[in-house]
Amino acid sequence: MAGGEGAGSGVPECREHLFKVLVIGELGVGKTSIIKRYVHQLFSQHYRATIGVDFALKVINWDSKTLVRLQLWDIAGQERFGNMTRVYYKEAVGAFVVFDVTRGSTFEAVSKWKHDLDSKVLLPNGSPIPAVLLANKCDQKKDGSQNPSQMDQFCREGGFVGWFETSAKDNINIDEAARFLVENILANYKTFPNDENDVGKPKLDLDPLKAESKSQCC
Ligand SMILES: Nc1nc2c(ncn2[C@@H]2O[C@H](COP(=O)(O)OP(=O)(O)OP(=O)(O)O)[C@@H](O)[C@H]2O)c(=O)[nH]1
Ligand SMILES: [Mg+2]
Repeated sequence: MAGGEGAGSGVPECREHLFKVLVIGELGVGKTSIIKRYVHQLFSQHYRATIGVDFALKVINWDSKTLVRLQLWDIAGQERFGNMTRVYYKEAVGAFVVFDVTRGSTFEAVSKWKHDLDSKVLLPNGSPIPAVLLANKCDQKKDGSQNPSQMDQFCREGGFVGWFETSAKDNINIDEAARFLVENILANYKTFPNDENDVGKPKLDLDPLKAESKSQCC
């Protein structure tokens, strides 16, 4: 599967990854809107709460030899107290934890979501899956942006690999945040290059997604 020329064929080998990524956070913070913006370049002011879980797939031509399929799991905010998160989180290799910059209570809940995540899913080596914090609806923030040093410290202490101010409405930083998360996931992938611990091959059997990781990319 490694890059380079295929044995004797003269055809460059491509690498294809399927990564399951969770999008979690309180009700109404903009999880569905972020995914819709990222995958479909759409935004709607209308709020319709997600029930249970929803799915979306984003295909990224990472580089000339690498195709990344991001399977985005949009977990309803109301699931925080539900028992289903254990099932939903299974075999995820990365996460976005989202809060709404205009509602302080959603930031306060971030740590609970992160603890819930870390208690239910881990990488093959037992460390937490990379999680990126998203301060969403930054287009609405009236009294300036997040304090960067405070946010950096919060991320260090809370075990986040990084944070971004985002707006699904104005399409701010969503591609950048996704790219950053994928970089972190790929870094873990390099740590587990053998098949047994290959985080790039989640053993998913999802209907209706039925996403597969086949080697026929680019
Ligand atoms: N101004 C602004 N509004 C946003 C943004 N993102 C989402 N919204 C609005 O916030 C509301 C909730 O957005 P959703 O994406 O449905 O929130 P959610 O996190 O999926 O909510 P649940 O499914 O209930 O957990 C909707 O009215 C969106 O239009 C943003 O970046 N800026
Ligand atoms: Mg939703």
